Amino acid sequence: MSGEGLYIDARLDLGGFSLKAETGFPARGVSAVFGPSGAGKSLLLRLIAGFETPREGVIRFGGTSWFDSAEGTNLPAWKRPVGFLFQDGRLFDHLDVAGNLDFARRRARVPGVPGEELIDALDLSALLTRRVRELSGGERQRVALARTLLSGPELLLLDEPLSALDRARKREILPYLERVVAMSRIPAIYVSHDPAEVLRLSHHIVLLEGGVIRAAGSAHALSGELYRDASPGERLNVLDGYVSADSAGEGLAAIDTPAGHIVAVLAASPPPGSPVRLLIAAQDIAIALVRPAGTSIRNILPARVQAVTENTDSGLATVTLDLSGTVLNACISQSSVSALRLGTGKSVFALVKSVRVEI
Ligand SMILES: Nc1ncnc2c1ncn2[C@@H]1O[C@H](COP(=O)(O)OP(=O)(O)OP(=O)(O)O)[C@@H](O)[C@H]1O
Repeated sequence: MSGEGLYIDARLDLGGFSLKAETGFPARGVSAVFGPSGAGKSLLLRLIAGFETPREGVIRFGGTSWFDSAEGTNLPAWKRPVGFLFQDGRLFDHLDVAGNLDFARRRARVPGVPGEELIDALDLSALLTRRVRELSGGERQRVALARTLLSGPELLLLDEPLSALDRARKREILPYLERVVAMSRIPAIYVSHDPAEVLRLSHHIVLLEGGVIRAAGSAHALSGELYRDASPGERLNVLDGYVSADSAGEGLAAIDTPAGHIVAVLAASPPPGSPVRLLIAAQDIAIALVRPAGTSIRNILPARVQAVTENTDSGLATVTLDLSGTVLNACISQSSVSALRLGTGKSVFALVKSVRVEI
């Protein structure tokens, strides 16, 4: 990890707060830093960017030391090839959109993502002559993202770039963000305290709490952890798969996942082999002892009960299911657990009522 992606093992004391971070981030894709307010997420990004200096430790990227207290190395922020996207975008209000983009292009040490591609991918052509103060919040963040990428970064640091937007605007801008991050092939570290956003965007997750890294791993492995404060039914299961070569019919896609073949509604039809992420809420998985017939549910998968955890306050139970080695959590009532006599090792069918597809 330390030779390729970003590796950090650093301590920082600021006011009464102490951050102790030892973790790695892969050299590809989006990693998320997730944690409650005040956990130290922004400080972690600021350490990586060089806006804060650790008391001691090392920060290495692609095998190059950015900070090493033992060696006395401390690369200044402006020399680190980092693109930082802030919550408020921080555009120049006195320039129009084109002026903001030109500024970044001129200051780039190495050419960033080609401007025309970015303008296309972020739908900016109609905005180029607009003044920054005439833009909506979502438009500002699209311009800010383009500006960050034009500056030629090797690592993107995104500090809750969507937090100022309402849910509808977020939903609108997320696909842009996904598209340009994938297009640029620049690894990104994304700070958020929204579990759905994290599961949608990232493959690697770092959980930060009280200035300490509590866990790090794949989105699949940590999805349950992101929902510790949510009701059991709201928790999302993550399944990564590929669009299958089999046709599933009009408006539907067949997706091969490690848990089995899943059919989902998909407006766009990506070519076979395209990676997709499926998000399935625990309350959208029902359980049957025999394979039901004559049902509208398309996804009925054989499974084995791995564990049953009852939540006495809510009357609900989480049933952990093993589907060919992949774990999915279903949330059903405790009375159903009793009626079906569900227990560890029992063979059942998982009835997946609804699947959200993220491409
Ligand atoms: N410059 C500073 N001086 C003193 N304390 C600071 C400073 N910056 C941050 N802190 C403290 O460090 C802690 C972590 O702050 P940080 O901004 O990293 O949290 P966060 O996880 O990003 O939270 P949020 O999700 O609310 O943005 C907080 O208690 C904060 O008050």
